[in-house]
Amino acid sequence: MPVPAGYRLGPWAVGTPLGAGGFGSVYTARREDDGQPADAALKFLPTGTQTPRRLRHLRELAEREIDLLSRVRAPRLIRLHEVRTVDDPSRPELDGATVLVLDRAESSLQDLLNGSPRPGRGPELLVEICEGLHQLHRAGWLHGDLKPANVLLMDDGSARLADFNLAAELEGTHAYSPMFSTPDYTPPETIWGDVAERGQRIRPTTDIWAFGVLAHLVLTGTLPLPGATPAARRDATVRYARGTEPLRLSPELPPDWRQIITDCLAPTHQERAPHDAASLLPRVRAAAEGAAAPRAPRAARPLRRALIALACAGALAAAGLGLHAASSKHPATTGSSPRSAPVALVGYDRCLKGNVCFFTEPDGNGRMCSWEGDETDWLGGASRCSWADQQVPRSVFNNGIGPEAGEPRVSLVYYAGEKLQDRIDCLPRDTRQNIDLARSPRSHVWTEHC
Ligand SMILES: Nc1ncnc2c1ncn2[C@@H]1O[C@H](COP(=O)(O)OP(=O)(O)OP(=O)(O)O)[C@@H](O)[C@H]1O
Repeated sequence: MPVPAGYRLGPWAVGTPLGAGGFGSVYTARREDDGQPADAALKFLPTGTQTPRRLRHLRELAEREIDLLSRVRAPRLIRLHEVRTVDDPSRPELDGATVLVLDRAESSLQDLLNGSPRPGRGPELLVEICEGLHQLHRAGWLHGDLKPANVLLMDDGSARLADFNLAAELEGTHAYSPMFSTPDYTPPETIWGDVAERGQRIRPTTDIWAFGVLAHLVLTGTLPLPGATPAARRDATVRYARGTEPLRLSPELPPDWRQIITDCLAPTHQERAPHDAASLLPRVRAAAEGAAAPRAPRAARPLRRALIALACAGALAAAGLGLHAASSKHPATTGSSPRSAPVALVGYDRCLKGNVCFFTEPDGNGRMCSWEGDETDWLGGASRCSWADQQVPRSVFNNGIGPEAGEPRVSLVYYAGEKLQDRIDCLPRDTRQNIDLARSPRSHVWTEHC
């Protein structure tokens, strides 16, 4: 969103660009009225210039950030001073934009990593980031998009968390975040997450996973799950979540940091849950000081892995099968401090490679149930569809893999009754279509030909 230098917004005169992300553009600004001169950063969110559908999304993202920053003030969170709306019909590209007037930072952790993959102050910064996370979680909010570009460095070098477009307020154990995520920082259960009508369900452990990825990157210059591309890294996450590949953290990590990162990257929410920001903070502080870290809280008794694998990774698994195998040698991402932007997980795109997905709304919208394998009882079988007894699917996507990945069964037959009774239809591979059914299917099977 280009804003010309010198552009006036109330008392603020826009200066030079500071950065841009998936949603907003940020500029330096100086207060030029009779009051005290001051510097700030103006974050422009284009809430006036998009199609109605995009507008609704952008407004929601802007409201999340404003809501959080107006209600939660904490030392390790960037501070919001005021919110303005551009009222300037002579500049249609800017008219209607929402502008957040924020404390101005010097740079971001991403900038620091770009210059030096392992910043000397890494451990100290991780303490401050963990403090920020603790302050946020204690206030009842989740960040939802923790990554180096969203950690700002102030002029005294200290870190503050920023960019709360995907932040969400906890409601009990969950919060609802828009359907965006930054793949390298997304835990397995969120990639494969339960999508409710109000968005993606996330929990504090979502941020804890992201903190583990970020800590590994800051301390070693590499991402913890190897792969040269985001797709290969997602493949590695899938194999790790399935339990078919161990977590191979960089051998450079000192033991206390290794344990902290291992706990943050526990493959399931249940195993990660004991390691909340409050319990991590003293351990991170001790590790940063080089002292023996306090003992980790006892891990939740691992739930039966097979069940978790089904719920969490079973459907994820196929994502990997269609993707090229990642090298298992660790430093595949050396030198990369990739600038990752959130990717919208919407519509049919939510259906992972290798799965068949049914949706409660047309065009791949609404709630989704997906399977990698056959299921002879959607309501009572090993991998159930939680909504099939109340809702009828309105669209379907056969995103199966094929012979090139060793799978001859590429078409999907689905049935009105359990145990493959009353055939409804057969879908060739790569078919995505709206469907009009009187009641929900109850079973399906993969087959070689329709
Ligand atoms: N208060 C600030 N002071 C200085 N620079 C900032 C400030 N806020 C943001 N920036 C810079 O602008 C970039 C984009 O800002 P931000 O991440 O808030 O935008 P976004 O569109 O929401 O990004 P994303 O794609 O990560 O969601 C940041 O990575 C940072 O470099």
